[in-house]
Amino acid sequence: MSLPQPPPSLVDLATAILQAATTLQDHLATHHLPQPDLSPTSRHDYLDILANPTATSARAALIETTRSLLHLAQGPTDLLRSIVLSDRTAVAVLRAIHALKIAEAVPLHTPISLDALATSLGVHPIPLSRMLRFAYTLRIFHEPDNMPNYVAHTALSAAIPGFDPYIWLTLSDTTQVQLAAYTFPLALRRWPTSPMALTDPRGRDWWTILQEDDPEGKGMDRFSAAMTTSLRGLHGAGNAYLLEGFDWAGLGSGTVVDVGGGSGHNAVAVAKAFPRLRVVVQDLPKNESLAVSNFEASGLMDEGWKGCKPEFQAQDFFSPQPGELRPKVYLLSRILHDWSDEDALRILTHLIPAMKKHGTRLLLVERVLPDRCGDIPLYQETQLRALDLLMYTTFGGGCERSASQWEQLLRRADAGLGIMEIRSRVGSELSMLEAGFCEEQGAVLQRAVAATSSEQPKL
Ligand SMILES: C[S@@+](CC[C@H](N)C(=O)[O-])C[C@H]1O[C@@H](n2cnc3c(N)ncnc32)[C@H](O)[C@@H]1O
Repeated sequence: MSLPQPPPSLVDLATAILQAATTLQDHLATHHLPQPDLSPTSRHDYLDILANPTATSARAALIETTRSLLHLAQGPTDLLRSIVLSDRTAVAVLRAIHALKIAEAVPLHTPISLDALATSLGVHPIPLSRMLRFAYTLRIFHEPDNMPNYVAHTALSAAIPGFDPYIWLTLSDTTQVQLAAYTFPLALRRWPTSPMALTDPRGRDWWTILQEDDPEGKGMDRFSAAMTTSLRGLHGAGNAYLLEGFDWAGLGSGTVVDVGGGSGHNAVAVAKAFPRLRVVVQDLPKNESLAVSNFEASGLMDEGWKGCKPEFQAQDFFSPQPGELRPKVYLLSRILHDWSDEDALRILTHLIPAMKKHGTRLLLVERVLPDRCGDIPLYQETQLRALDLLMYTTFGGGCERSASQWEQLLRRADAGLGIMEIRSRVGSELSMLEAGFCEEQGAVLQRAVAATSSEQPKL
């Protein structure tokens, strides 16, 4: 019988940190990849190690163990103080830096005086200086040596403009995401699925608020840009995770319907890589111009393009699907997580007739929550759970789901519908869930799901 292990000590954790840091640093050196530093031209991400499981795991261990060490070194009281004081202030200051476009106003390579910066922004220099002094403690900008009252970029501040659309989505007034998060206590008492009405006196859903409240009427375009930014941060430019995660070539010249395809970035990637496929983006009419301009910008509408041209079809996914499409695949990328189980079932209901008739596969690009605590590093789970709560507070009751919850949702949509495979790339937050009406393969996956799940499903 094995004895319970004592919890890791400070030195155990520091030793593990050293090991993980050495593995990661050696990998970067061996592959002639840049080492991280705090300068504005330093790496902004680790996308260049995604393909290497050893380096990716070492980085995950480094982050996880460092968090554990910090936890022990700070102790509960200091940690709570950080959360309510400095972490909260950090969000407020980042929001102000974003709203005032401070990162764009500071030259990338040359320090700027505080006075010149304040003048260019049209703000008062003294509170600006106080706010930046707080930001410096987070390594967002810094005061260069021997240059008092000058501001210069760091790696973190230099990364802000590239991340702008996602900061807008999560922190701006228009989107109400921040506001919604503060409704938790009341929401938990009153709303099992959707507290959105708490923040909006007119009871509008988030998509309506997004479009109606944007001062320039470009909420949807901004949202689509935020989606692209968040994906790029996870996977880099291009949609390799999507192209490699499914046998698109096996569909021959069939039709792929990208349900809620938004700006069409997934459709463009698939159509370019597999020119024989007919790719149809379905979304609300307000997305048409954005999707079509992306089709045009990608060159797929040019005379010289010999493959199929992608198409846009205005289609509400809560309405029956047009019968003439006869799709081989319904692609739903980051759609169902926006919706409660009941709404997700309504969406699925409209796909099932064609799936039964034409053997259409359902391809979900979604996050898969761990069924058990500890299945993935806690820092990764923190991100996923934050998104899950964002779905609850913002998207009218949406939620991230675990593998067993996905399986149950599909079974509720139709007893014969099941997940056939879940493919995840190392280091990726998103998985590809392939589903269909194939009993035999469905049974295979049910076993796989059962093997990783001990949690009671919520349905
Ligand atoms: C989270 S985005 C995902 C976009 C895209 N599939 C992706 O992965 O980037 C959700 C999409 O659902 C669309 N949508 C929302 N309600 C819809 C409805 N009732 N019918 C069709 N599309 C809808 C939105 O316009 C948006 O493009």
